[in-house]
Amino acid sequence: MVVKEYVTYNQVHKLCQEAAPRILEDFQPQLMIAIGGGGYVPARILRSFLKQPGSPNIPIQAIGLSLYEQLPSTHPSSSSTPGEVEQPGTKVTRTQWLDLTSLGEMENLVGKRILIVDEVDDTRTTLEYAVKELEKDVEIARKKLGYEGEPTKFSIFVLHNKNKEKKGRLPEDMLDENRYLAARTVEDVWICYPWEAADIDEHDEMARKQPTAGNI
Ligand SMILES: O=P(O)(O)OC[C@H]1O[C@H](OP(=O)(O)OP(=O)(O)O)[C@H](O)[C@@H]1O
Repeated sequence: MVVKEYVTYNQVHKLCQEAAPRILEDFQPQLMIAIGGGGYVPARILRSFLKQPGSPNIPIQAIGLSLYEQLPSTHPSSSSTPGEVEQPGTKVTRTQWLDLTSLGEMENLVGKRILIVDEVDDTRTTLEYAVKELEKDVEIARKKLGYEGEPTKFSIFVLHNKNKEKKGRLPEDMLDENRYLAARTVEDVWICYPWEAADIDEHDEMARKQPTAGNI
């Protein structure tokens, strides 16, 4: 049986708050790239905690990557119901990407410290894809611009990292330089995030009742 852990909005907020000082100190991000949909809410919360007096907000760019797509059902009894555990997909689909044709937009990435934000690092397939593809595109932009200054540095923030064998790999230098931060490392449980809830009161109630009380 799959163990479900319910996480509340309050908890997501606190995980971002708790991680912010370390992100500021270690990564000093100039830009965030949120991996949608799960990375959007954490990125927005984090932005407020990363805001420094006298400096503007850190911009958030969005990319959409999807791994756990539910195939359209052919059988009525197997149709998707809210809260149903989805089956992991095997391939990453881009649903949204940076505008590579806009040199201005790409110029904003070249030579910057960029924080990639997602809610969960499960098999790591999505993060591997995101880092590889972003590095590739930034390198193309760097060449186009003839930029030879500071290298672009990607770091990662996730709310939860699942302690399991990973299918995806992150660059060695990223791990060596500790440019990866998970607010929590958890067992291989199914995490129910509040934005997926059909009934948020019921969701919060489930979180309250579980032994971890939404504190994973
Ligand atoms: O580590 P992995 O095994 O790659 O899984 C993690 C990814 O899976 C989920 O995305 P999903 O495809 O469900 O899309 P969503 O964020 O829009 O729900 C989640 O938001 C991560 O991006």
